Amino acid sequence: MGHVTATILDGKATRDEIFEDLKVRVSALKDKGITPGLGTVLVGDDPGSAAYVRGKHNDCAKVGITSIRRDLPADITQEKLDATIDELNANPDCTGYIVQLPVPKQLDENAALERIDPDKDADGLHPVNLGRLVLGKEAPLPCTPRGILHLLRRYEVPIEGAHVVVVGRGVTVGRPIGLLFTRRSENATVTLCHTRTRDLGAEVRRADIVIAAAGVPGLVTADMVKPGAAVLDVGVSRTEDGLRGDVAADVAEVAGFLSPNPGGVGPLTRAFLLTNVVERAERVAASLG
Ligand SMILES: Nc1nc2c(c(=O)[nH]1)N[C@@H](CN(C=O)c1ccc(C(=O)N[C@@H](CCC(=O)O)C(=O)O)cc1)CN2
Repeated sequence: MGHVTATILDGKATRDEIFEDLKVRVSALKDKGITPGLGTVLVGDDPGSAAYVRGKHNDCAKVGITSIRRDLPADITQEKLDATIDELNANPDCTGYIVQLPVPKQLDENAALERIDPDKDADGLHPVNLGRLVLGKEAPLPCTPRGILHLLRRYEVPIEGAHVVVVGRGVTVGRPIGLLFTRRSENATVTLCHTRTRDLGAEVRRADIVIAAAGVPGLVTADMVKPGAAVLDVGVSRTEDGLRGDVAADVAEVAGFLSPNPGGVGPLTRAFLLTNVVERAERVAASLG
């Protein structure tokens, strides 16, 4: 690789700062008799999903949040998945929970997300919460988009008036991130691109901030990046050569800021999942007076 110009956006260091804050807040909740609990529903044995869920529970142990795991076989029926969701909706120890995505093909992912009690939706992906976000009302924010914004602010990357190009239209990143960037508190302008965008290079070249979340290894190359732009590599693909992000290595020679992958946005996805759980526990504590 040639000369690296980019400032590296360090997701692990930023995550550690968030964890320090969460430890204090969880301790204060426990003093009030409330222990936050994170639930996860994992269907099947995909090694990537299993690793993410394991990581989430390791994080819980670090900050003092109770772990509630529901691991289900890959061939489960929708009825069985629904029953697990209903159980977590009713479980008083579970402050918030997630259904790890993707779920096996025989299951209806959207139906599962819709069945989650919106108050316990730790991912911020329930249609009610996404709708609240559209309306500018208070809602748990989707974890990866929240992590992206936090990382940009932490490194003082200008967002106000920036042109943001998002590559990828998935439910966890591409679709919701535009809602956050275009809020009146951010005032960015967003272009949402995807695998059928006619001239991806031309779109990305106009960006001050690039969010690469298509899950296509090396999709964003140096020739597509405006010198000095911030490039956040969010896509993950498991290839024969190991984990690959969406951003080619030579982008570091052109970009002004670069979030690596691994070690960039991923750790913040996990940190904001716990933050969403702690915030719900704090709302419950406040309602109890
Ligand atoms: N219900 C959800 N499912 C999925 C989400 C989500 O936000 N909610 N996002 C992704 C997976 N994901 C969280 O679940 C996730 C992805 C990556 C990381 C992470 O920390 N990555 C590390 C590298 C880890 C590794 O070596 O494998 C990094 O980037 O440094 C955390 C969470 C899809 N599903």
